[in-house]
Amino acid sequence: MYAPVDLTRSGFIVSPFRKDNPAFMILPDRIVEATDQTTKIKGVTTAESTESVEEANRYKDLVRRAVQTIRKGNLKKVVLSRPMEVPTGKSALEIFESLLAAYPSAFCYCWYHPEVGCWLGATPETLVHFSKSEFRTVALAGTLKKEEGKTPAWGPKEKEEQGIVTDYIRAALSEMGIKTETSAVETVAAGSLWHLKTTLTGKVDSDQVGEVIRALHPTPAVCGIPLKEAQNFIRENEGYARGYYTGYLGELHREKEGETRLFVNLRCMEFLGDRARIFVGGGITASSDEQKEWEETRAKSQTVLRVL
Ligand SMILES: C=C(O[C@@H]1C=C(C(=O)O)C=C[C@H]1O)C(=O)O
Repeated sequence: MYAPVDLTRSGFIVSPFRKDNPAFMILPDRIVEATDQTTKIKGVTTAESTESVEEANRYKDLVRRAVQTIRKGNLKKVVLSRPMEVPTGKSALEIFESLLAAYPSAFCYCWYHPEVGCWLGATPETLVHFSKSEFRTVALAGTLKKEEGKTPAWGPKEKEEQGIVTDYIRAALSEMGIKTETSAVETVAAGSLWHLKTTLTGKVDSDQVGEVIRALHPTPAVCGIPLKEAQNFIRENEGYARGYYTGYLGELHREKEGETRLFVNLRCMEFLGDRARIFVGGGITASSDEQKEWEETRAKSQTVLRVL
């Protein structure tokens, strides 16, 4: 266990999924604002990765166990994930440039910490944005492969898993006495995927920022419901440590405008020099199909594989 980061400070915060990895702040020496998008798309390919039958079977077996647990007990939803190691001939900076070029509407980042390593990502998911007394958060869940010119055919499984996230966030904030307004459910594109999203907005006092962040992480978009049961299932069954994947990161109390913009750390990788360890997962409910869940993680891996 590590000492928690003081959420009233200003800087770039990186927080892990679980408290057994350190959360830390990166304090800027200088902030440079880019005024135009000069990055050129280079090195973006359609990636193919071969994964072993054993890995597919292992993951499908994990999904099957989660579905069985959900059907017979308290657990309603759990987000399962897996790491994937892939070789790369690019430097971290080259990968970062490709992420920026390929995903202009995602939050793209690259950081290095001497004791933790180097991570990169292009996440489509906001944890929470605060601006003056207003905040905005999202419930993003449910995944389909994007098909140009088509309307997504959302099924009950995706609608249910997204609804669980919305209800959870609304209830967690309401318990703190915070009222929220919830938008209609919409489809959003993220790379080659579609997700379902609702936006929740409300007002908070500036001294509640830390409390709201703590109430929101981890939401059932990356962990599950009930929270404790999902955390236990993940710890006992997932078989690896997520580290910073499904944690959150971003600017906390940006001095100029007092803004905080935090993102859920998804579609990300740990850069290991000649290879990258990428992380992919998805929400499991009582009606999950193991083959579809496996394919969903394959589809999500494309976001990052394309730039390696
Ligand atoms: C866990 C991931 O994504 C999360 C899970 C989703 C799902 O279950 O459909 C969708 C978006 C994210 O909230 C991931 O990308 O690895």
